[in-house]
Amino acid sequence: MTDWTEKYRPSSLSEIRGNNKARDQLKKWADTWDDHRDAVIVHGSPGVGKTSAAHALANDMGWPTIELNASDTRTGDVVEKLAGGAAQNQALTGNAGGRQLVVMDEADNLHGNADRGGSKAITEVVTDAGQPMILIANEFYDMSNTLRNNCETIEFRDVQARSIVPALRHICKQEGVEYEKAALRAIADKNDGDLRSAVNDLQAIAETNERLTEDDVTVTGERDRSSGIFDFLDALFKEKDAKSALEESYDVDETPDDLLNWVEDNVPKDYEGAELATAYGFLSNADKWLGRVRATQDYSMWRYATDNIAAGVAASRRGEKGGWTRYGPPSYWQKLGSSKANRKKRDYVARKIAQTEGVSMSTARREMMPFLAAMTHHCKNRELTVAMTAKYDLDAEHVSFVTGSGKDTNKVGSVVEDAQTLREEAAVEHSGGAFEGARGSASDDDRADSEGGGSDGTAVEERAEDSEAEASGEDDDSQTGLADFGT
Ligand SMILES: Nc1ncnc2c1ncn2[C@@H]1O[C@H](COP(=O)(O)OP(=O)(O)OP(=O)(O)O)[C@@H](O)[C@H]1O
Repeated sequence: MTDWTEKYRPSSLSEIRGNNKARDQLKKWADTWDDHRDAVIVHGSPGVGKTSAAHALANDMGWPTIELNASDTRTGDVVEKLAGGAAQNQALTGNAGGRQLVVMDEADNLHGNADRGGSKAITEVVTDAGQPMILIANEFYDMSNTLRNNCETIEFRDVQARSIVPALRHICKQEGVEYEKAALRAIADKNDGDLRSAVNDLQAIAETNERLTEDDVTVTGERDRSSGIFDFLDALFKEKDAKSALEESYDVDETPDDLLNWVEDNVPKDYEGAELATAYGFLSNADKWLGRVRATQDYSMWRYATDNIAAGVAASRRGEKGGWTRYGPPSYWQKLGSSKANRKKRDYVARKIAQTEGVSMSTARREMMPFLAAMTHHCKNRELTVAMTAKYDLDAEHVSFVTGSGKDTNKVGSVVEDAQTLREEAAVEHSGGAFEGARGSASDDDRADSEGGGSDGTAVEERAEDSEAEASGEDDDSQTGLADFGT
């Protein structure tokens, strides 16, 4: 199933909705670029069309694009890419004066990357780019003063509900989806401001309903949807035996994929040690089955996933459980997929883990990240958090992503500092060699699965046992892999 937000990404500025003024400004900026040669900052909330507008503009102008991501771009790379790209572009395409549009995503993440040249160097690159450059940001004021003062600025406003409705109507027509007008209005109201999430909602609802009604929209509302699942989690983790947990799972109105996310995210709140490890093992198996379903579209295998999720997790329980637990929606998974910025952070962390540990991205994401997240929640196990940060070379934003602590908190700041010291010490001890050697080679990337492509069942299977050992052997250094950093 193609993602409708991608399928209906505007290919020309004329298709950008609800931001006419910004759209016209952007076109004017491009048309007059030879006269002013300024970079432009395009800022606004997530899902309002900033990135789409940049690419649509490039399309309209016939300019090839170079994409850069601020959070993983080193200043040197930018310069190199620009120089290389420009030369290549001129030689190969001979397009209008070798013009190409540089699109830098997440430009509000530029600062704070001390080792990456920082905002001063970036400002220089931006002003000397010699090519039209668009910096995309959610938080305008997170960008340095100098940078802001050196660029033109265009604000993309939230897309109002009344502009969302026609966009949804257009998609319904293209997809042959029947709808009640009130249903589209309800989706638009619910997602006021954010066209991307409105399109996501539309797709989710259209997938399960022949004709969209207003009721479908309200029924899928988060609160209604969640009430059944909370009761189920409570029963699953605390009282049900395998068989009745499985039976109860049939009444939960979630797909096995979502159910897995809910269970995976909440199980560390009630389980610990060996029982948690066993539960994770079952969840890995479930993930493997879900991967097979995705690959074969054979939905009869869903039940094997559910067996593992419900019966497996219930059977992993050791000892009495009671009390009241504050379960939450799968923040991990939501957070992981909810915005492009977060997806990038997730993938950065997963890639680092994959490279360092020699596992697939899928395994890193599905098994190791939730585990690390549970262990380092709010940096509570500080030593481990520092070790993780050092080992996987994480920045504050990544640490905050994994631990759930705010990235600007002192806690995260000091973790990152200590990790830096640890890395330096390790580099000295191993004279650089051992440490570098421990990290993945480029070929590890080949094993990494692609975005959204589902999990690699085999890799998950292989790792299932390891992860069990890891979870149960917290103090077994060789298992956690964080040992070389002094945990
Ligand atoms: N103004 C818009 N006009 C038409 N489609 C839009 C608009 N805004 C968002 N969309 C839809 O949402 C998707 C995501 O938009 P886009 O990535 O451009 O948003 P963004 O503002 O760059 O968000 P982020 O800051 O999260 O990257 C697009 O592919 C498109 O389907």
